[in-house]
Amino acid sequence: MAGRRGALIVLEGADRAGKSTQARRLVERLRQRGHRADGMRFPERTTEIGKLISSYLEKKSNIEDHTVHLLFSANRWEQVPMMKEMLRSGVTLVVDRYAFSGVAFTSSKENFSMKWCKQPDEGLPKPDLILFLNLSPEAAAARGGFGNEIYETSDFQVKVQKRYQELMEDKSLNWKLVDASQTVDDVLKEITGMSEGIIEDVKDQPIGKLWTEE
Ligand SMILES: Nc1ncnc2c1ncn2[C@@H]1O[C@H](COP(=O)(O)OP(=O)(O)OP(=O)(O)O)[C@@H](O)[C@H]1O
Ligand SMILES: Cc1cn([C@H]2C[C@H](O)[C@@H](COP(=O)(O)O)O2)c(=O)[nH]c1=O
Repeated sequence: MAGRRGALIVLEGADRAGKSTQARRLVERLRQRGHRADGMRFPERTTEIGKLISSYLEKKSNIEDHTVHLLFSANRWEQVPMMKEMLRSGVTLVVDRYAFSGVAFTSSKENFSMKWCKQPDEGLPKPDLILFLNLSPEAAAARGGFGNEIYETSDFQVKVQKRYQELMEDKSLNWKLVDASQTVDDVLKEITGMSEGIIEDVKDQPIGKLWTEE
């Protein structure tokens, strides 16, 4: 019989909700508790595609809206072989943003349907757990650093939040809503419990495919 696989855990939410803080701390906590765990983030800005995306986000270059959406997706696909290898070898992956960011952000632009936005990410490894860090746009704007990158305006973040609400209606995915206005330690405690539960639940299951009929 094949060995146990790791879980794919994704953190999502609007900008400044605390995803990176929690992703880092969740990996540390899981390791302290004896799990094999590693972190990833999207966009992965170090690859050639990631550098183009980063330059766009930092407002240093202008990329056409459809094109940048497809670049974000390609930036995920280029990591898929490594993700599958790690999951199959028993490592739990904690991922800071995934395809849901792609859909929520691009579909907040004029003339982009959610259906179109999902298509390039169909078939990606399906997350076992999606932790949605829920924070109001006002509270997010009050946190450090807001306003430096292209999507960091309150008006746009309000639209993004609405798109996430629509995405969370998909009951074929395991969304968990987390109150991100709690202290860093309280959020961590809550998501560690959920993560340990899912690691146990999926250890003998195959890796699923996102947004496909299975
Ligand atoms: N629970 C919390 N309470 C108060 N401040 C927090 C909390 N979590 C994170 N912060 C602070 O909020 C800011 C944004 O945190 P972080 O970078 O983790 O968010 P993020 O969701 O990854 O943001 P982005 O998507 O914009 O990169 C940081 O200054 C961080 O220290
Ligand atoms: C994965 C992904 C991200 N985005 C947006 C969301 C954020 O505004 C930035 C990334 O910022 P971070 O500080 O590195 O989290 O990019 C997007 O529009 N599409 C995507 O697929």
